[in-house]
Parts: sequence; structure tokens; C-alpha cells
Amino acid sequence: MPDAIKALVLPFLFLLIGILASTQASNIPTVWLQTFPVVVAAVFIVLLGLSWRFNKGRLILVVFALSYPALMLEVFPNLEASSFVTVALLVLFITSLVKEKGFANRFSFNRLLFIGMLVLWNVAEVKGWISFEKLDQFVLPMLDKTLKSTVLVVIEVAAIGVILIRALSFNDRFLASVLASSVALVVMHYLPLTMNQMLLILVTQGGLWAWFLLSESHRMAYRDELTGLASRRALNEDFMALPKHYAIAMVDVDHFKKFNDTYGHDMGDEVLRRVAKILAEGCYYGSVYRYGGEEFSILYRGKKVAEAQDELESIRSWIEEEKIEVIHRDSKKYVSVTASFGLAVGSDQNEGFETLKKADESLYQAKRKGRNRLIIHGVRGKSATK
Ligand SMILES: Nc1nc2c(ncn2[C@@H]2O[C@H](COP(=O)(O)OP(=O)(O)OP(=O)(O)O)[C@@H](O)[C@H]2O)c(=O)[nH]1
Repeated sequence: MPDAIKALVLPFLFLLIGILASTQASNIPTVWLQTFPVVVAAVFIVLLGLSWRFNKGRLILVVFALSYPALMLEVFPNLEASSFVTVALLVLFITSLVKEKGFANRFSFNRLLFIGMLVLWNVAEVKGWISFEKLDQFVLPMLDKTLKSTVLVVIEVAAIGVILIRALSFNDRFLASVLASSVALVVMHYLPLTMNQMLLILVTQGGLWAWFLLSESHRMAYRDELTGLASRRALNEDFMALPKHYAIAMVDVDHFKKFNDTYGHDMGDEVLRRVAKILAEGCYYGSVYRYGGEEFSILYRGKKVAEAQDELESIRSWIEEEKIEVIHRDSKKYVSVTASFGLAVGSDQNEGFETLKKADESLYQAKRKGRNRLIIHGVRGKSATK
């Protein structure tokens, strides 16, 4: 299954649970039902607290968008929800377009100001202070719909369409969750739901965003941002539960400082991404981590050294063969890098760090012997064919 579709599974599962729960609202005892508004308010306040703690400004907009229709229906109970939902969808749409800029800064202020204007326009419209009814004489005969209802449907369809396209093209979990929340708003608009049913959907949407924040913080802790590989922290944790038989490899890009100095830091980053990709795709038996800087680690659980050795030799030659396009002195050319490898076999489940040190020693031996080779700790004369 493509990653972009996978990213949609959980957000839509939350949505489905919300819709299914709302169908059971009539079976819920009244005492519980009375607590729903408080529960929803509490969930959203906790979300706002978390978005402040995790410095995620876009989440304020999401919380606002989700709570807006229900809040407005509380204030104007006799009015139709359609324009409230459309404003909420517009806010989600804008949120899906902007970059994360943190919680409290001028960006958040500007965004909230814009939303304030949108709300003012919405209130003015529902109160009848501004009206487009005169234009209906032209629109009604053509579309059999008022101008307002036509514009609202167009905005809803366009907003959902653009969010869907972006979620599928960027494979981004934030966009996937925004899409599920947008569909939740549309469901609340078009299905004849009671306020309690809406609140049930909102609670599950709160759950979705809490899950999003938790998984984001997990990703930040255990994934390396540049390469997308597991981070050193993940390796440290994996060392706590090593199997009886294991091996560790350390990999280091050769002359990387020179590469950075010649082609620039951005090209250096590109090299690290390429090497990480080759390691991730080439490692069938091992798990790859970015250890730090231009160093990577591979953990082989329960595997024989020969299997690890064969795999590392293939990866070494793939790195060597990879052609990287660089611009140097205003002209385009293709360059390649090499990497050195050290491998050590663990002899004790509790000695992951010691084994890693041995792999590191072998790696530096490989560097001393001329680089672009694999040295196995404690095995004389074992190195890559050169
Ligand atoms: N572009 C980029 N450079 C990095 C990153 N992390 C570390 N570096 C650079 O990696 C270089 C590592 O250089 P050295 O440790 O001297 O090693 P080397 O030049 O690869 O030489 P050998 O290991 O002896 O082959 C330093 O210049 C760091 O600034 C990163 O994330 N991106």
C-alpha cells in the first residue's frame, strides 16, 4: 500500500469510530449526555495546552475549526449550520497550506487576525447585516439554488479536493489528519445530527489530534529529521533488548569534510540522504540508524557475520557507484562518494555499547588502511576487495 494511503488509515479510523459512536448517541444515558459539552471543551483545552507545549501553532487553527460550528450553533441556535461549517472548512483549508511556524509568535497572531475577520464576516452574514439576496434573481433561474448555497458548496468541494490532493502528494500525517477532520465537518453538516451526536464526533476528533501530537513527539525523538532513519536514541533503546546473537556495523562517509567544503553543506546533506537511502534499501537483514553527523549504525539481530558481511559489501559498492549531480564553479557535474565500514559481533547481550565501540575501532582501521572498505573486528585480513 502506498505510504500516502497508509497515512490516511488511522485518521479515517478515528472518523469512522466517531460516526459509529454518534449512531449510538440515543442509547447513552441522559446523565452522561449532559457531560458531553464539558468533555469536548476539556479535550480541546488539553489539545491547546499540548499544542503550546509541543510548539505547534497550526493545531490552534484545527481546534478552532473543529469547535467553531458547534460554538456558533450554541450562540445562534435558530440558524442553519452551513455557513459555520464552510468557515471552519476554510480555516482547515488555510491550515493545510501554511507551514508550521510555532505556537506564539507574529505568524500565529496574523493567522488569528485573519480568522477573526472571517468570523466577523460570517456573523455579519448570518445576522443579515450583509446580504447577497439581490443577486439571487440572476442565479436562481440558472442553478435552481441561491447564490449563498452555491458558493458554500463550491468552497466545500474545492477545500476538500485541494486538501485530498495535497495529502496524497505529500504523504504528510498532518495533512491526512486535516483531511479526516474536514470530512468530519462535512458529515456534521450534511447528516441530520443532533448536538450530542456532533459532540461525539468532536470528542473522537480530539482523540485523533491528541494521537497526532503524541506520534509527532515520538517521531521527533526516535527519527532523524534529515535522513528519516531511526535516530541514535532509538539505537540506545534497542541496545536494552539485544538478542543472544547480534552484530553491529558502523559506517562513515569518507572525506566528508572535504566534500562539504568543496560543494557546500546543502550538497553534503543531499549525500547523507542518498547514503541513508542506499543503507535503508540495501539492508535486508539489519536495522539502520543515523548515529550522528556522517556516521550510521546497523544492528544485525541473530544473524551470522557472513550474512552481514555480504550485505555490507554490496552496500559499500552501491554507495561507490551512486552518481550525485553537483553544481561546481557554475557548471554541472557528477561526483560520487565512498564509505568505510567496521563490523563487530556481540558476545554478550548486555554489551551493545562495547560491541559498537569495537565496530568503531574497525571502522577507523578501515580509514587508516585507505577507506572504502569493510574491516571485521578480530578477523585478520578480512576487508573489502579493492
Ligand atoms: N552537510 C552536513 N555535514 C555534516 C553533518 N554532520 C556532520 N557534518 C560534517 O561532517 C564532517 C565530518 O568530518 P570529519 O569527521 O573530519 O571526517 P571526514 O572529513 O569524513 O574524514 P574521514 O572520516 O577521515 O574520511 C564535518 O565537516 C561536519 O561538519 C550534516 O548533518 N550535514
